[in-house]
Amino acid sequence: MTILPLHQILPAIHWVQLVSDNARSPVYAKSFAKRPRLDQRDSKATNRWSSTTTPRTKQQKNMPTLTSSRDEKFVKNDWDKRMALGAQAIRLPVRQSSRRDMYDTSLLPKKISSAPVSPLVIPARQFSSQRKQLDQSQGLRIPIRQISQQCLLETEPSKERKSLNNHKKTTELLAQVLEDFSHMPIEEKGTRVTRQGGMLHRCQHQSRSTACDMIFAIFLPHSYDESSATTPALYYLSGLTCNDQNCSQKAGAFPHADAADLALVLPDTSPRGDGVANDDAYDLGQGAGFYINATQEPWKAHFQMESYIQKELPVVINENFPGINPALKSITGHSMGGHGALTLAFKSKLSGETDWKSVSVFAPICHPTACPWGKKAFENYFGSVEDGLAHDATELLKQLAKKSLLYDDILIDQGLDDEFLKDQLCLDDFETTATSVGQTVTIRRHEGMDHSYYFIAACVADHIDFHAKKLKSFS
Ligand SMILES: N[C@@H](CCC(=O)N[C@@H](CS)C(=O)NCC(=O)O)C(=O)O
Repeated sequence: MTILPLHQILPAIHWVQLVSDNARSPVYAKSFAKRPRLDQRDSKATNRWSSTTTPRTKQQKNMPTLTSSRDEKFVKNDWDKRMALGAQAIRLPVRQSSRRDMYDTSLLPKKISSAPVSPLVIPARQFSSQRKQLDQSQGLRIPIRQISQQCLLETEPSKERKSLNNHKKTTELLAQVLEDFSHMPIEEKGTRVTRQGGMLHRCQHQSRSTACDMIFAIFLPHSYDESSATTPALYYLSGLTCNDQNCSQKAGAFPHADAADLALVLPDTSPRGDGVANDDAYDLGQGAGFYINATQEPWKAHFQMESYIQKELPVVINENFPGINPALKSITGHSMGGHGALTLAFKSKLSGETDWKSVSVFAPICHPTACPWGKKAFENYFGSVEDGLAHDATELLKQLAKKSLLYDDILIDQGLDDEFLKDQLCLDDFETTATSVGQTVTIRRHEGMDHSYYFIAACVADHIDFHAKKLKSFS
């Protein structure tokens, strides 16, 4: 599977329109100019893909398209007019409620609901002649900015309702939110990966946390239906040297996830690109983000993987895959990704911010402040090992216990022939702490198994079942 740059994928009109939209937004214009060339990240990129040759999946069918050059002109002129009047439009996660034209605005950031002029939520995805008529009768026309499964949130100066000054304030607020929450559209190309019809999409988007383009993959089970936000998602964090493809190609997880009606989200392990700091060693820099927010030069500009996984990626997923239930997500990971899964799950409980319903791990780095991989990472990313204590699963577990926030169970698989077990993973330290603080852990130690994806493939079905059961109990 290849990833194509946006301009090779979207029909020309969308590209032209997107660029012109972005050019009008100082925020976008600035970040867009820095956008790294995507083909530097995937040497196999081709431009063979087009919307006509791609199998149309259930979730692609309803996407709005511009059907004629007349439409194009209408959209462009209309948009120009709106922008000249000072209108601002941004994309935000907006969940459709049961009635077709009602949108649940509770997902909008608080800043927006307190805006002096209430924003209009326009279902861009459901553009249709009926919809167009409805909106025209209300004196509103829909500017379609791009194909996407998103909504436009828009304000425009209104003669009778509010003063232009109020509108300006709202516009400023929207620009701020745009900076905080909005994303460039992702590009997606689906590949059928299960016999039942489960689809793998490899997506690329401009990340605000890591200030570079990020790639992730998402597996959607055949039961996925974009018209109802019901599918739970399991995030899988990979280990050192990996990207999204190690799991998708070697873990054999998709048939199991399909049978369990579970989506799998497979993020990258670090920011990447020419402008991103790196190191020759495999355990530092690109491919070794450790799922933390670095505070030290030269790392801090891009190595913000904690924010990316904890906050930004779930928003990107919800914006673009409306059939995923944003409230039902769990986390797992391997090795460095096991450290990521444990620490992000624990930190989210402690902060009350993101809610990972369950956590499991494969051969995790359990006590990074006590092992060479972790010490090296924390010295570089934070300036000292001590500063890494707040990012150490064994340490965090003690805090979790003090606040009575323990998980009901954590599933851990570990190969006993894993070359990293003794010096790097420190499973016994974690187990001892778990026992002393009362955290239930199901630890399964496997004779003869190593650190590889053979081991993951042998255990992955149980992890999927573990999470599917937990997630079901919350739905
Ligand atoms: N010896 C390995 C160390 C890195 C390693 O073992 N990475 C694990 C995660 S910590 C992995 O999953 N590697 C990729 C794979 O097996 O596909 C190397 O130099 O690449």
